[in-house]
Amino acid sequence: MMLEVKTLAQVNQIISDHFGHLRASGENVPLEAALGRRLYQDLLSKEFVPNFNRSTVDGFALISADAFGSSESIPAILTVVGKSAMGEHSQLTLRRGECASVPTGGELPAGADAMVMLEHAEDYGDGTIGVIKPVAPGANLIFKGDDLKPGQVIYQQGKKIDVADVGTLAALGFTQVTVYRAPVIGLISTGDELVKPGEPISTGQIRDVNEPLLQAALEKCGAGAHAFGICKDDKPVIRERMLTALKTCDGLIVTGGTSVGIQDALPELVSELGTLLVHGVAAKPGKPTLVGAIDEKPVFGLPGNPAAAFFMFQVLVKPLLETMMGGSTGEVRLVLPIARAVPSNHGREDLLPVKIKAGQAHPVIGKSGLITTLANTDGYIRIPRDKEGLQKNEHVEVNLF
Ligand SMILES: Nc1nc2c(c(=O)[nH]1)N[C@H]1C(S)=C(S)[C@@H](COP(=O)(O)OP(=O)(O)OC[C@H]3O[C@@H](n4cnc5c(N)ncnc54)[C@H](O)[C@@H]3O)O[C@H]1N2
Ligand code: MOO
Repeated sequence: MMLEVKTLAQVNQIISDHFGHLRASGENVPLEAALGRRLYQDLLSKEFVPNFNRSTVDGFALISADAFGSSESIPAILTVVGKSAMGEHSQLTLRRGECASVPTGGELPAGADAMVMLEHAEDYGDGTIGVIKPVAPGANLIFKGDDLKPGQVIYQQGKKIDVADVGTLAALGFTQVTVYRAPVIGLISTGDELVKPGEPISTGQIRDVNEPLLQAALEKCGAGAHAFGICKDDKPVIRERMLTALKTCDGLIVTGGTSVGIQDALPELVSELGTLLVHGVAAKPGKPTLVGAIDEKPVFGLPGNPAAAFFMFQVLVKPLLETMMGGSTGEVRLVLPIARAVPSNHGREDLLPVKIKAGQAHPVIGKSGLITTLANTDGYIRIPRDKEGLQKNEHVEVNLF
């Protein structure tokens, strides 16, 4: 069987055409568990913020018209009729010629429309003060609802909750929020040579890297992982395991067995159980990757090589998961000069891990089977298939892992 190779852009399009409509359902989570989750719906303010007219300075509340034209030589004399205490609702109502002492954060009494700072008032010690500088209406205060009014959109649907947002939501009285449920992706590692990490290993065997690697990658992008363990290269066994996983999971990633060798049962299995949409991508690493649909759920067959599986996860699986969770790809890109020339002229898009050091992207070149290639890297660059490599100091976009 020959691979019918498609470009990464074509594969992304096929994935989007088939699965782009899938959305996870919503669930309520306590604010403490909301970090990194995406909002299921627009979040609206329930109240006025602030919920009272609040002073931003220590000083006196007054009616600004009373201090019009005041100066050091002709202060405006006002009678102090009371004070506002922090955290208490002011019962005062000012009339012309009156003022009240208000601390920073205290409530402005009714009737007042501005604050004059302590520095611009002289206390005569007889219950009156002299204002030595005029104030504009609204000076030194935040009006009720200046920040937010009830019904106003605070965050839009799909917004990813970051650290500062948790603070904002706490300030607004939210103790729980509705977020997209994390789609759960099943993981199956196939290969007769695989051993669970922690178990004794003989010559010819290798530890299963892909399960923990992809589990971490799924968690990092906010999705859930359900590991179904290692499967021998045995078609009926893999078939059973896939069907079991698809009963409870929203999608499936199977690694290994994607190539065209006698052991590589996955393409046939996907065709039998559903539809094989893609088998072969013009990317290095990642060539034998496959994408299929079983019961309308996305199924990815990623190459056994951990680095290839990881890169294909980044460029194909992650964008779909982001869409399912109501967002767009949150990939953070940095534009940096490349530290040395990189050859690339094999007709496949190159995905190259890089280490960022001293403002430069240092390419880390290794065979796709070597997981240590990825150790200590910060992200990856993409070299288009029609580009003949990169010249030293050429600017590249680094996608952070
Ligand atoms: N005749 C051809 N042979 C190969 C082609 C091809 O186009 N024609 N493509 C090569 C490329 S590129 C890759 S990538 C591999 C992918 O093969 P499979 O997806 O079938 O993967 P395996 O053969 O099962 O494994 C490849 C390699 O990775 C190791 N591996 C597998 N699973 C794991 C795991 N869970 N943890 C750690 N390492 C794993 C496995 O031992 C092999 O060394 O096919 C080429 N061949
Ligand atoms: O493309 Mo394979 O994925 O070279 O390792």
